[in-house]
Amino acid sequence: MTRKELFKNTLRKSVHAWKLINELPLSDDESLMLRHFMDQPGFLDLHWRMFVPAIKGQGTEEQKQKWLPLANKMQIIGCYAQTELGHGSNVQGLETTATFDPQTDQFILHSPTQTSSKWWPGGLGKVSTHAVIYARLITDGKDHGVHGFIVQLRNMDDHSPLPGITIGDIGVKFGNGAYNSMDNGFLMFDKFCIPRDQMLMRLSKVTREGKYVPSDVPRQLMYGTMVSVRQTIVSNASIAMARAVCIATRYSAVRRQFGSQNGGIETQVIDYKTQQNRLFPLLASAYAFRFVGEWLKWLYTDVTQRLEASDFATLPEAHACTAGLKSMTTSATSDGIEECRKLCGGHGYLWCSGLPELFAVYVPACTYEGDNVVLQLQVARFLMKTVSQLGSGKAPAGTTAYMGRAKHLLQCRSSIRKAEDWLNPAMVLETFEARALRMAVSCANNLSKFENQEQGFSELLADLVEAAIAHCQLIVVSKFIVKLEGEIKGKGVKNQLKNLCYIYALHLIHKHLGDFLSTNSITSEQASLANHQLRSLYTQVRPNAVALVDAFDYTDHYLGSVLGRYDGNVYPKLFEEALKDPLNDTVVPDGYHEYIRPLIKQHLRSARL
Ligand SMILES: CC/C=C\C/C=C\C/C=C\C/C=C\C=C\C(=O)SCCNC(=O)CCNC(=O)[C@H](O)C(C)(C)COP(=O)(O)OP(=O)(O)OC[C@H]1O[C@@H](n2cnc3c(N)ncnc32)[C@H](O)[C@@H]1OP(=O)(O)O
Ligand SMILES: Cc1cc2nc3c(=O)[nH]c(=O)nc-3n(C[C@H](O)[C@H](O)[C@H](O)COP(=O)(O)OP(=O)(O)OC[C@H]3O[C@@H](n4cnc5c(N)ncnc54)[C@H](O)[C@@H]3O)c2cc1C
Repeated sequence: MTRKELFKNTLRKSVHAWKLINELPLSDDESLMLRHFMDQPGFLDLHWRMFVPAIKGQGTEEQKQKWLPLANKMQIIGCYAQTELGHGSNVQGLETTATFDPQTDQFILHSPTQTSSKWWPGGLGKVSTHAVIYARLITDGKDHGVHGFIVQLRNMDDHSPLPGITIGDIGVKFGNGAYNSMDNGFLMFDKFCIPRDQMLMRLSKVTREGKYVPSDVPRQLMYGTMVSVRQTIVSNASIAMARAVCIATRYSAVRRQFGSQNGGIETQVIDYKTQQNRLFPLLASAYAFRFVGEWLKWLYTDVTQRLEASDFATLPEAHACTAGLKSMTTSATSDGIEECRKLCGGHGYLWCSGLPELFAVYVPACTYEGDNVVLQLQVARFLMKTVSQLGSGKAPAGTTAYMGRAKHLLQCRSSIRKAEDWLNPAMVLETFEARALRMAVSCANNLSKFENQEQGFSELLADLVEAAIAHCQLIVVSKFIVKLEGEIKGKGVKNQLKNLCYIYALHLIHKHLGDFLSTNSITSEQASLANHQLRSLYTQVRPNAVALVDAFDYTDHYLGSVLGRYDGNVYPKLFEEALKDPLNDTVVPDGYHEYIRPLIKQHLRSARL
């Protein structure tokens, strides 16, 4: 399809999804899932995932009563317009202004520079009638920083942009992926006025007289929508990784290459240890991210309930965990989808394998909702603060509780003596805790050598990111172990998930061996024992690998992959897909007579001469 056809088709699907949601007797969860799964990526996704939550989280009761009924019935369609051409990561650097005019009791929205143009918001370019806009609030000449405003963008009768608004689509994005069905847009204001009551005023407000009343709660609650989406992105990472691994595992069981004895059947590529070494850690990651995503949803729900009671104690932990796990899981999943493509050889590069599309749609997850490095630096900031408070009498809690055992973890030596010891959850956990703590403390010690802490932080950015990743990987390993010790029913299932848990942990030790050795968390002998155990675990998982991906229960339609078909009938279907290609409509291609024939004829003529 052309871009316009793709876009219009997405509108059709989105409206169809909305019709189903309204007609079917669905639970709230089912309708939420339908919205997300039938519309990724599409404007519905962001209306429900960002525009509505922003109003819920930052609007007053009156504002919620006015705007949510319209949004819930989709009588207005909204987007989340924060990022600008010149600033995305640095929210406090946004340039759009909202200047209060006490004469008219209005805010004047303006884009003072080209870099202040809103740029990237999904749904902004062509669909949304409204937006939550983030702009610098200015009253009486004073800049109070970035605040949220609900703004109507288009005429509700003919959908034309309102006077003072220039709006459009930012153009084609990466690959030929479905993200090109999304109208990520640009928007400029030219002294565009909105009523004062359209500033989202739950956190801070402006009185009729133009007095700014700052928030009596942490200003970062304004970032709440991003935190909520980051939490969902972790579970999405598990789904995306599972899709890619399902395709690659099923195809690896179907594909045979080399290894035939005396003209017999060739070897399934899934039996090659290199294929297992690349594939099974990704299979384990799909399960690991699912379990940590379940825990993160609990953490986010818990912090949301606490915030409603003005209890901000776990807000820093929630921010660090959502930021760090979003960053870590999306990076791993993007790399994992690409690895699954390569695991499928040449056929993985075909569009009908489903992997190029999955990669094209998924990889922006490393950037949207926060660039992954920027988010890990938030985790690093949180860890440095925690380390600085060790010994202050304030015991670290939650995911940093292990830091409270710093005295032990800084000097302990791993007691791993044989390969089977790597199947001991306590030993594995202590190894990851020691590595994470020692990396964080090493950063803190190096930071303390700088007089200017900000300068020191800037100098140590790369080390700080690695320490943050180590902390996040510890969280994922620990939540996998907790999951195994808790809710898993059925001995057989539990044994298989145990194998995957240790594959996940031991592959990380192998991948980040430099960390573990340089922090003396393990010895090179213990690392060799871990590798030995890893190979043994691959052998144990191999007979159940296909069953473990079938367990994701994805339909062929959802997978969209000839290689990942449930029936394994790959080769005939590859031909079937190939013959559908328009190039095969004629045996002699368009262009033969204009270009190929003259070339050949000229060659023949010169050959005769
Ligand atoms: C279609 C695909 C289908 C499925 C996939 C699933 C979902 C798709 C969803 C989205 C994709 C489509 C749309 C995408 C939308 C977007 O991208 S929206 C825009 C996202 N933008 C960002 O994430 C910006 C990232 N930057 C920031 O968050 C901030 O600028 C910052 C980096 C955190 C810095 O902020 P600031 O300068 O204000 O703060 P600091 O000075 O660094 O820190 C001050 C203290 O505040 C604490 N803090 C910071 N942020 C938060 C927070 N969110 N919550 C709580 N606390 C916070 C920070 O820890 C400091 O605390 P202190 O150390 O104690 O002082
Ligand atoms: C598909 C897609 C959909 C999006 N949808 C929306 C939307 O609906 N609404 C919306 O508001 N936004 C949206 N965005 C914008 C997105 O949120 C931003 O692109 C994202 O926050 C990254 O910001 P940036 O583009 O400014 O990156 P930059 O910050 O410019 O990143 C560029 C490089 O600089 C590095 N960097 C930046 N700051 C630092 C630092 N302090 N220390 C070290 N390194 C640093 C980064 O790590 C990165 O390597 C979308 C983006 C994409 C790709």
